[in-house]
Amino acid sequence: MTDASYRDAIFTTPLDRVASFSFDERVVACFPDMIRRSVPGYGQILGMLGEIAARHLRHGGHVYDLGCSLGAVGLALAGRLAPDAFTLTGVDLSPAMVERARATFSDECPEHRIEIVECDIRHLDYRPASMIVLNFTLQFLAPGDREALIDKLFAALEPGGVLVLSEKIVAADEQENAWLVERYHDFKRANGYSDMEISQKRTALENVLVPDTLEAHHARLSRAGFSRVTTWFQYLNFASMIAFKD
Ligand SMILES: Nc1ncnc2c1ncn2[C@@H]1O[C@H](C[S@+](CC[C@H]([NH3+])C(=O)[O-])CC(=O)[O-])[C@@H](O)[C@H]1O
Ligand SMILES: O=C(O)C(=O)Cc1ccccc1
Repeated sequence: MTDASYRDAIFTTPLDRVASFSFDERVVACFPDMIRRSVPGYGQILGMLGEIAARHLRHGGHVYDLGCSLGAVGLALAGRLAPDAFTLTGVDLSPAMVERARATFSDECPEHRIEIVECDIRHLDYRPASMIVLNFTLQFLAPGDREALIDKLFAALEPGGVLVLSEKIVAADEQENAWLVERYHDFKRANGYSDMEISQKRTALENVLVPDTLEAHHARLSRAGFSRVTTWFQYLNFASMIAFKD
C-alpha cells in the first residue's frame, strides 16, 4: 500500500521549542493531507499542469519535476497524457519522499516512463527538457541560490520549452501583505487547523520557506532569458507562473 496518508497533526501539541520544518518521515506520512489543507489552489494547479503539458510539451519530450515530493505532478501528467507522450524525471532531496514516490509510480502508472532521483536540484546535471516544473520548491532554496538554479534551468530548456513555477509569495506593500497573510490563516482555520498549529508551523518555517515577491520572480526569470512570463494563477499569497523560452 503506497497511498496510506494520515491527517496532519504535527503541530497540534504545544512545544517548548519549535524545531525548523523538515521533510522527514513524520511529514511524509501526512504530506498529502498537509499540502491539500495548507496550499490554496493546490489541486487546481495540478489539474492545470496536465493541461499546460498537453499544450506545450513537445510529443515525447522530457519533463523535470523538481522537488517532486510524493510525485503529484508526475501523476497529474500521467493521468492526462499517454505513456509515449513524455518521459519524466522527478527529483527530491528527501529519502523518505523518494522512496514513497517510486513505489507510487510503479504501482499506479507502470507504463509511463517516470524515474525518481534522490538529489539536490542545485547539483543535478540537467539534460535537455521540454518542460520543467518547480511546484512550491524554489521557496525552500536559500535566496542566494535561486538565480543560479533558474539560469541552469533556462539553459536546459529546449527552444519552445516552458518553466512552471508555483510559489508562496510575499507582497511588497506591508498592508497588502498583512491582509493576504491574515486571510491565509483564515483559509487554514477553515481547513481545520487551530491557532496553535498555525502559529507553530509559522515559527517552524521561519528561515526555511523564504518567499519572494511576484515582481522578484518575474525579474529573475526575465534576467535568465525567458522571453515571456505570465502569472496564470493566484489565490491569496500563493501563485503560479509560466515562463516561455523562445
Ligand atoms: N535542494 C533541494 N533539492 C531537491 N529537493 C528539494 C530541495 N529543497 C527542498 N526540496 C524538496 O522540495 C519539496 C517541497 S514540497 C513540493 C510539493 C510537490 N512539488 C507537489 O506538487 O506535491 C512543497 C511544500 O511542502 O510546500 C520537498 O519534498 C523537499 O524535500
Ligand atoms: O503551511 C504553510 O504555512 C505553508 O506555507 C505551506 C506549506 C505546505 C507544506 C509544507 C510546508 C509549507
